Amino acid sequence: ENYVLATYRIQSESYDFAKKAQGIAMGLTVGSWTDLPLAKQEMMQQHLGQVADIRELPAVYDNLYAAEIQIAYPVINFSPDIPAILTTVFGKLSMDGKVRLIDLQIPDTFARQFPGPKFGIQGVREILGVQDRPLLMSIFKSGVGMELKELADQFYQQALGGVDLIKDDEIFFSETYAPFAERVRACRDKGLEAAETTGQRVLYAANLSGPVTKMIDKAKYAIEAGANALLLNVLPYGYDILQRLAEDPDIPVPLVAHPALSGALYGSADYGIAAHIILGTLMRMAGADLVLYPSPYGSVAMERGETLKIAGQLRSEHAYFKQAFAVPSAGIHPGLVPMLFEDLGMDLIVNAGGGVHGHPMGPAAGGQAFRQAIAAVLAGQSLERAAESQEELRIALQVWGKK
Ligand SMILES: CCCC(=O)/C(O)=C/OP(=O)(O)O
Ligand SMILES: [Mg+2]
Repeated sequence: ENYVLATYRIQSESYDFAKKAQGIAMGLTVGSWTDLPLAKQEMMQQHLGQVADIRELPAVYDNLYAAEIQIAYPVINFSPDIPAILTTVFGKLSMDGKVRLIDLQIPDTFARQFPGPKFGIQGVREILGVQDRPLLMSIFKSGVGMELKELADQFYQQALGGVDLIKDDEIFFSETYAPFAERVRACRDKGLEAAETTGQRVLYAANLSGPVTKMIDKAKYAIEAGANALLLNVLPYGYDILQRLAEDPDIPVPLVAHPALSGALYGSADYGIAAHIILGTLMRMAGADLVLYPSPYGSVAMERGETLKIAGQLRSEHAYFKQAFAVPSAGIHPGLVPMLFEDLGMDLIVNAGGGVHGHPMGPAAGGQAFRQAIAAVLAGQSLERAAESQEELRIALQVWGKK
């Protein structure tokens, strides 16, 4: 209970993994041990890393050996923030050859110092008043360089399609044509206007950009302008600002975490950090309410088993943390809804940009096609059968097919 457990897969020309493990346990905690005076050793014992387990693996090839090594790091070595954890368990070690962090277990006694999702699945559902179906989110497309009026019109068209949330694209930074607060205000108004037709609330996750030192104030300023959700590129800005936004009682809106840059960390089998840690464990702990990640079926596909581990980390029962929404994304179209639902069930958020805006009848029809697909799956009806009487879905299946 008093240790963070980190498991690494290490490949080395040296067969002596016991020595390697001991070196990590000591080197990333108290540094050296034998030359400490006895009195000092007794005091330092509580800070000393321990080798928890070593499991040798089949050699990768002649004289390249492999093993899984688990190290226990005393939580008293950390301040209650993710930079401290990452720097300790995979700071210097990340530069030490073929080492990959494949699992990270945070004890509840330490986890309780982190915010976790402020709203979580149930809280977001309560804001939207939607309990009986998966949610639908759409993404602004080609918003960069767009004038404010054009953006507001695109928001309105997406909202008319029956989406529950609309997010900025993660690459939307330029505030030249559509300054943050003005964009938030204009989209809020369009959301209310669309609600007169759809009868639905819609959340707008505007992209919260830097500088990091001003993001808390910028978030509060956006909320005064009517922001009811925020999008954050967590890895470029850092888990710590996500945690501070989630902890701040004056930022009472759901936080949507984008996975931008995460592929640089999880992409290699021999290096980096497993995706379920980056996009699951740490995102939930730091306070994301929704976490986007590459779906197994889309355009930047991730191995299905890993996507299910991400969802597992986000939604598992936890002593302190609410569940966060798992949002498989990229290349999502209505034909994928049955498989996404099979993977994630009711607490799925279907999230699409091109799959909405690329609909031949326009983005509103794109949203309707997704709603029709979701309704069909909930009714146990095939998409083809549902498409017989629903034009928007029929055309969507013609364009993108069904996997
Ligand atoms: C995994 C992130 C997905 C994303 O940022 C995005 O913009 C997806 O757009 P579409 O692939 O749905 O057009
Ligand atoms: Mg995007």
